[in-house]
Amino acid sequence: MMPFKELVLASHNAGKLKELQAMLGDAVRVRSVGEFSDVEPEETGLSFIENAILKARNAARVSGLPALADDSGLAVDHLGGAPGIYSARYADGQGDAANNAKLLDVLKDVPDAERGAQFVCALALVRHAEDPLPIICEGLWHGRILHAPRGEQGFGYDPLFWVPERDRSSAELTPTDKNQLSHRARAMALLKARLGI
Ligand SMILES: O=c1nc[nH]c2c1ncn2[C@H]1C[C@H](O)[C@@H](COP(=O)(O)OP(=O)(O)OP(=O)(O)O)O1
Ligand SMILES: [Mg+2]
Repeated sequence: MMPFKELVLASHNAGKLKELQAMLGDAVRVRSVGEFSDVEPEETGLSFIENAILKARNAARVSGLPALADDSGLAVDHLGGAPGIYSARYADGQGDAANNAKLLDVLKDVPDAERGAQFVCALALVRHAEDPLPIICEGLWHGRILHAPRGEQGFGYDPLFWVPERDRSSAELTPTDKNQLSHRARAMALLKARLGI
């Protein structure tokens, strides 16, 4: 049973918000933290989990509502898991296009066999800002980094992420398909099971 009627999504990323909303469906009334504050908390954690908790607590504090945060990123095998928790800041805050250009450049001489990568998602749900027992769910999505961008859907690193089970890039998947396969979808399935929704 859903323990509350309303939930704030602790993300300022439009792409993520859309996906999370679609996955939650009408199980709960969803607000976005942007309705309450434009200030993004600094992501000072050393793990996806710590950053997700920190963002969830911040959103619960500014909204007075239970909050769900997503901290996610791309971990590239050849780079020892980088950019990882620093994925959004990979090109020093210049945005998705610059992040993607930097990744392609760093991997330009790396052969296909060594281009394995996974998207990682940690979801954190807190009932209130000081919740001593956040619910944490994780999801991974294995793929490979392309040599050039493909596709227009999605956001972030999607155009560079090859999805072997579909023979397409993540940015070539329909939103419905991505929302059934992705790291975020896997974490959300666990969260829904945990909440009984
Ligand atoms: O499905 C995805 N498809 C493509 N790229 C993705 C995906 N999921 C995460 N990513 C990338 C985007 C960003 O470079 C980083 C997340 O960084 P992250 O700090 O969690 O999110 P964010 O700063 O964009 O928004 P916010 O912190 O307000 O939720 O990983
Ligand atoms: Mg962020």
